[in-house]
Amino acid sequence: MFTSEPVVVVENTYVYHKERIILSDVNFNINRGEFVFLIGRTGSGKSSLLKTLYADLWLQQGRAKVVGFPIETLKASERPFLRRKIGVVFQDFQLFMDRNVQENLLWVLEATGWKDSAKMKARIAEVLMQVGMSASRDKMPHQLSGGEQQRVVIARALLNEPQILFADEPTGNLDPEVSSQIIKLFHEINKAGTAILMATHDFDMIRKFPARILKCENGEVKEELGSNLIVESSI
Ligand SMILES: Nc1ncnc2c1ncn2[C@@H]1O[C@H](COP(=O)(O)OP(=O)(O)OP(=O)(O)O)[C@@H](O)[C@H]1O
Repeated sequence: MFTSEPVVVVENTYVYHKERIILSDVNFNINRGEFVFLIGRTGSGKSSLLKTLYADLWLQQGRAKVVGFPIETLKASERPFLRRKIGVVFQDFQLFMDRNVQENLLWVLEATGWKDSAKMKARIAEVLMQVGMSASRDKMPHQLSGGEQQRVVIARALLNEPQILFADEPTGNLDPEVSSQIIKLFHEINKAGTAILMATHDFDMIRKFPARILKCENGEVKEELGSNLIVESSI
């Protein structure tokens, strides 16, 4: 069924670590197919906000709806259903180092309820093709460069056709040229219809691939105008 409901709705949300408030009264929506950068100084709360949205940090106050799931009332037992509709990509690649690429991806499919082995292999082939890694299906992670490992992680995040990808500094460990290729890949994924919320410090990337920007600053999240960025490179 077609619906124009945003993929993320955040209303009067407070982001906490235990009793400590990290971000106050956060309000924003992300529409289907939108690309949004999340910027802010180290410690400003970017990761904490993302974690709250993918239900890794408890949403104690306020409301957030992510791909239709109300996060403030989501039970631990319901988390897997949310996680099947979203993808998460971190800075450190977090692949199983003792399994090859296909086995890494199979693990996710099995954990998310896929049963048919032929369908699983076909889906893995599709996502590896999408990220340009078809030839590496049988390689071990240590045989891949950092950029290639990150492509596999992105492929893994795409397996269940998420409506949104949450990416936390996905180019943080990569050199500038490889970072550019990875951001390009995120843009291709976005053009194919997946919304993206990406925390980054990488202002070169933001200049090269302009998009909407949310900024964490002084315990708040605000919309940022791209033209203000030039003076912000010290972040
Ligand atoms: N597990 C935790 N327990 C308690 N406090 C935490 C925890 N993780 C982060 N914090 C605190 O929350 C605040 C926000 O941290 P967060 O990691 O969200 O910021 P960030 O903007 O993502 O920073 P960076 O750019 O360095 O990744 C910081 O003051 C940090 O010390």
